[in-house]
Amino acid sequence: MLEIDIKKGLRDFDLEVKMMIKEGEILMLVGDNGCGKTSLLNLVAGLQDPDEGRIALDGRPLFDSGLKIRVAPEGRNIGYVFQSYALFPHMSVYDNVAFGLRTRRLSRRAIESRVMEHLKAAGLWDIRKARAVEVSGGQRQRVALARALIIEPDLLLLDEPLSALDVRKQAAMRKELRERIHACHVPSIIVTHDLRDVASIGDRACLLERGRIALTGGADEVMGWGEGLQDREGEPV
Ligand SMILES: Nc1ncnc2c1ncn2[C@@H]1O[C@H](COP(=O)(O)OP(=O)(O)OP(=O)(O)O)[C@@H](O)[C@H]1O
Repeated sequence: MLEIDIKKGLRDFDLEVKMMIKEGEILMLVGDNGCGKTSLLNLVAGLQDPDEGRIALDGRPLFDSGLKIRVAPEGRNIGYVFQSYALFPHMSVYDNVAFGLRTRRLSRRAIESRVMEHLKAAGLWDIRKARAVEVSGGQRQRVALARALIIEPDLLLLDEPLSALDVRKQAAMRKELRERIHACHVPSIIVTHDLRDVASIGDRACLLERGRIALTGGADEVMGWGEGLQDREGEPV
């Protein structure tokens, strides 16, 4: 269970969020450009700190301003798929996926066997020697997901994981993404701008507006949220 109860001053408004995400639950986070979605993921990951509040995973505080606890990002065991994936472009697919394990105390053999298992599960084995910069958008997305999953994370954060894919690939990946994330059985937050992602991947959804949760409900209820889901340019989030 992930518990978030934090406040963070951003440039134009305060991010003030209180939410809980159960083990195995996929929460879809939607909202206008600049409403604070990526900032929230970064706070949970420990890449930024809240001004005050508490973030706890399975009862263990990752951040607690009252108790002055702050677990460093490396100590949080979080799988994070960054917006645009942030792969190491000149490293091979294999080395990108292995990266998260190399900082852990595992034998070379254990690393090799775990990387092989994840590359095969993600359909990346045949392109393991290609550099990340040389592979397609869909393959990059799989590399990013494999890199996040290989550490056996306690929590998953995915920032617009399908946005770099063309529409046909997105449709194919939604089901796979949901299945692979559910198999981890950890709390997950997925940021998206696409309502089709919400209904087909998520269990629950939250609409963030200028740093606050404006609506929350089942992923299948989002289409009924109507007006709240139009951004200032009139594009659906
Ligand atoms: N470290 C920071 N300190 C202060 N303000 C910040 C910081 N990081 C981001 N912001 C501001 O917070 C606001 C929210 O940005 P954020 O990237 O979290 O939004 P977003 O909802 O992810 O947007 P998008 O959908 O465009 O990716 C922006 O106005 C941004 O300028």
